[in-house]
Amino acid sequence: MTTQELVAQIHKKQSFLCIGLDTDLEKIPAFLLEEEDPIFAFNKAIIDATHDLCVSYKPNIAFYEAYGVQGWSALRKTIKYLNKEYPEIFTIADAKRGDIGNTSTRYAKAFFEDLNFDSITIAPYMGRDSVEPFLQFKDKHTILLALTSNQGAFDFQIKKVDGNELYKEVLSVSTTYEGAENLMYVVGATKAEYLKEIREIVPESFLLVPGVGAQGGSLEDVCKYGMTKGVGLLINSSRGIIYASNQEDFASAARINAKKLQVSMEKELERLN
Ligand SMILES: O=c1ccn([C@@H]2O[C@H](COP(=O)(O)O)[C@@H](O)[C@H]2O)c(=O)[nH]1
Repeated sequence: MTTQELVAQIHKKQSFLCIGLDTDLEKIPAFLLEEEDPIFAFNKAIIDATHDLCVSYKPNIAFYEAYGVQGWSALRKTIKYLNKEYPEIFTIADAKRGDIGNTSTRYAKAFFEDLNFDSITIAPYMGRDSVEPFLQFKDKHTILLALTSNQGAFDFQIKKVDGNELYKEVLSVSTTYEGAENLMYVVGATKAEYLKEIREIVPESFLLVPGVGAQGGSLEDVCKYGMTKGVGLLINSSRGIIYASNQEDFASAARINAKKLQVSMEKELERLN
């Protein structure tokens, strides 16, 4: 999917919501455990109930790998279902990969070609040759961890290197990578106050912003400092939506929470007019 197609979907749906599919067998409704594939059954119900309120889904790969072959099979079914039934949806593999070049190429093939995700999250720590293999795929997007939502972000990411915070180095150096037009960045909603400076380095880039909902980040603050004329934001909520209820009404409860975020996003988008 091209960035232009993503932006068109955002305006059409009046939403820049990304729903995280962090599907945990210990949290989904107990009655679903009787299904042949409970993970896929849960994902399908959530997707069918919310697809018109969001522009993106983000399965976090850890939640699938944790269940071995069965988990990977559920992931494959989920992405195939999204691509077939809702091809307008921007899909994100939250995999946080990155390795020496030839290994990164294999990761890129796994997620972009075999699974056909539109994008993948990548850790920048190993540098240029670990990221550039992902950037060579046409209309696929590489979402580099810049300033993450967790407390541990303060261990390294804001430390100064050559007088500049490490996350700023990640942002500015990565813009020189071959294929940099395919880059997006992760910035945590809990770090909204950093967005003004981030926008000085990457004024137009799309940011994937997790941390609204369960982690307490503010949608309004993120929009105030991070929104661009081209929107430039995908705001993720996982637990706050998918675990709104663990009863029979889990999908409609998820819809209610997704709708609340979509309505707030519609208001934010009005400011662009
Ligand atoms: O900085 C980051 C990067 C990734 N994540 C991931 O996003 C979701 C957030 O889930 P919530 O339930 O909405 O808190 C989850 O998959 C994280 O691994 C992040 O939170 N922060």
